Amino acid sequence: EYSEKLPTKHNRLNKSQQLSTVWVPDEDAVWVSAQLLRDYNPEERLLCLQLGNGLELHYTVASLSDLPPLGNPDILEGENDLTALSFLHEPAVLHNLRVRFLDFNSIYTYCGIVLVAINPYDQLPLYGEEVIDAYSGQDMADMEPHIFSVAEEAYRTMTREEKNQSIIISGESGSGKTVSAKFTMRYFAVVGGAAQQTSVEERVLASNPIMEAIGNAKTIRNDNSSRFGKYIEIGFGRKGDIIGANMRTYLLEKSRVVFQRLRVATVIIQSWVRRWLAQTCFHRTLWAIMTIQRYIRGALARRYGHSSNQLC
Ligand SMILES: Nc1ncnc2c1ncn2[C@@H]1O[C@H](COP(=O)(O)OP(=O)(O)OP(=O)(O)O)[C@@H](O)[C@H]1O
Repeated sequence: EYSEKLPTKHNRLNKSQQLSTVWVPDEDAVWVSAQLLRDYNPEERLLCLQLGNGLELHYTVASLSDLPPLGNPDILEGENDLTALSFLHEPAVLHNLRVRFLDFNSIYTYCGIVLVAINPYDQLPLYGEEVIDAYSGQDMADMEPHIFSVAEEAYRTMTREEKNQSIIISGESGSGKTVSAKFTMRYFAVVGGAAQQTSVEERVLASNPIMEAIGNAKTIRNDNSSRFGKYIEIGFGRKGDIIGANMRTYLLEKSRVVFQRLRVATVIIQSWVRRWLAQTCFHRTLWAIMTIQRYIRGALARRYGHSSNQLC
């Protein structure tokens, strides 16, 4: 539906009439492209547009902020780096990612040094050893966007400058963060390893299923959703081989905790018991002994008919 609404290469206007394209909000498609039928005149404040389906749209522009975002030239369609676009705004970003995903079968796009990834929910032939070999030693700018190019950049900078590097993977639940982190670790294991993976590298990769068995759960958004954020530190030796790794948990968001109330209640009770035992143990014991004494006295008095004081 959306494709039909997109203007087919200036089919409605002849070459001499070609003007800029703009993006207008649409209830179904979020944004649709439209062509300016004539230049916008700030004095008239009237915008005349033609949508891809031939419909003409004329509306009065109340203020400059009402003007729709401008479309990018066709030549920039499907650019592999969003920063190369002439106009960078929401519709431009969404359109470019869409074109790359549908027309170029590419799930990755750069935005400067940031890599934008779209979850394909499909097994793509993008992560084999031959792809790792192709990215190994290459400059990020010379290669098509890929999670391996980010990993390679970090690896090369670390080995060249001998400085720690960080890769931050963020996104909404189910967007593919855990999978991206695993591909990154696999990349390091292959480029940093010898001909075959050493046991340390194997163990680092093998820790993933164990961590997921403990820390993941099924949610409505993701069958294998991480219940906490992970800070994974990978140690490299002088030769660039993996020598160890450790993982710290963080970001225990409220939304990711399943039994929050139960947990809070347990923690409160535990702290009460601990306080009771640690701080007031002596007084409580004394109080318990005196109470027991009082009961015994009462029982004896009832049995033998003496006052409790006499018995005492
Ligand atoms: N690059 C990819 N190729 C193929 N499938 C993918 C890819 N990335 C993600 N997926 C699929 O999407 C699912 C969800 O991905 P993942 O668990 O990495 O999401 P997440 O961002 O870590 O989510 P959460 O924040 O809930 O833990 C995966 O189980 C996998 O099936």
